[in-house]
Amino acid sequence: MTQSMTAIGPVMLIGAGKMGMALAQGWLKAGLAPSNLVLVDPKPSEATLALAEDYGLTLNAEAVGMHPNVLVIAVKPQVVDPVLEALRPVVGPQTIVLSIAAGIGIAQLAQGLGTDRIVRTMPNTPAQVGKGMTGAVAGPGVDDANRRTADQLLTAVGKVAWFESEGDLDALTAVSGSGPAYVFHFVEALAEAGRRQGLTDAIAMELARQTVVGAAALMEADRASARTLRENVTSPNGTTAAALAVLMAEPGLTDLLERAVAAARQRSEELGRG
Ligand SMILES: NC(=O)C1=CN([C@@H]2O[C@H](COP(=O)(O)OP(=O)(O)OC[C@H]3O[C@@H](n4cnc5c(N)ncnc54)[C@H](O)[C@@H]3O)[C@@H](O)[C@H]2O)C=CC1
Ligand SMILES: O=C(O)[C@@H]1CCC=N1
Repeated sequence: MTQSMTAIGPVMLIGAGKMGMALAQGWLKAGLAPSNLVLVDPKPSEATLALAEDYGLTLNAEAVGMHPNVLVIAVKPQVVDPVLEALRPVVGPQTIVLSIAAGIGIAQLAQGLGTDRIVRTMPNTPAQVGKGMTGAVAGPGVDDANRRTADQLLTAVGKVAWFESEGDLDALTAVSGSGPAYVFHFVEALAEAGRRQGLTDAIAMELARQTVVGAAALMEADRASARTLRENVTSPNGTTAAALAVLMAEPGLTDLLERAVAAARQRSEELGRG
């Protein structure tokens, strides 16, 4: 992994916020040379300043005139247009653009930056620890070598699924892009349920948190289906069966998630319309 990351060359990250930082940290852990990573953010957080300090990264260098091999667009969708306009001079003939902005289509990115070499992606925050799930669609100007470079960066921080259609990316955004938040909310809800059974705040949160950490690790170690893993916990007529009868009664968790995911997809499509 280390060798292939060094071959990528200069990467310029525009927007070192929560997701930009997750990627930057993931890439550095995966072996991207700190000298090959430039961060651009007008309002760097404490965490961004600390990362730049720890690794000796270039932060807010005069961007114009630099032609990075990879230009990563990681600002909020609402500010993408002026950012693209300002970045036009930064794009060189070899520059591959990798955007993570939710809902922003390849055509809009290409028009703003004046290049067709665009890869639209949707990662998620577990990328920070190398366990990301990213969806990607390559624009018309992306050749095989560009695609391999994008794939290298994305696989350095987790799994990658390539799609032909940008519509699939809106669906993926709603499932895995936003998905970690659903899981964290599940932990909050399970802890609250524990508190309502009389457990202290600290213990309830510890139990809920470690249950999700443990279940995720088990799912990773054991390739059995989620259904089989669920059934392994569920003794006939036991406690789990009693709880699942509540969660799976219609309308149950599946229906709730269907509505949540549909709302997220709709929002992703709206963000693309500006
Ligand atoms: N947070 C997440 O889980 C995920 C976010 N995304 C996408 O990543 C993008 C960033 O989202 P977050 O990191 O959550 O937001 P954020 O608000 O944490 O980060 C955005 C960063 O952009 C910076 N910024 C604003 N104007 C800028 C400019 N002109 N030049 C450079 N930097 C500028 C801000 O100072 C901020 O640090 C969004 O487009 C979002 O759709 C994609 C996948 C997952
Ligand atoms: O909430 C958002 O819009 C971004 C995209 C996926 C996760 N966070």
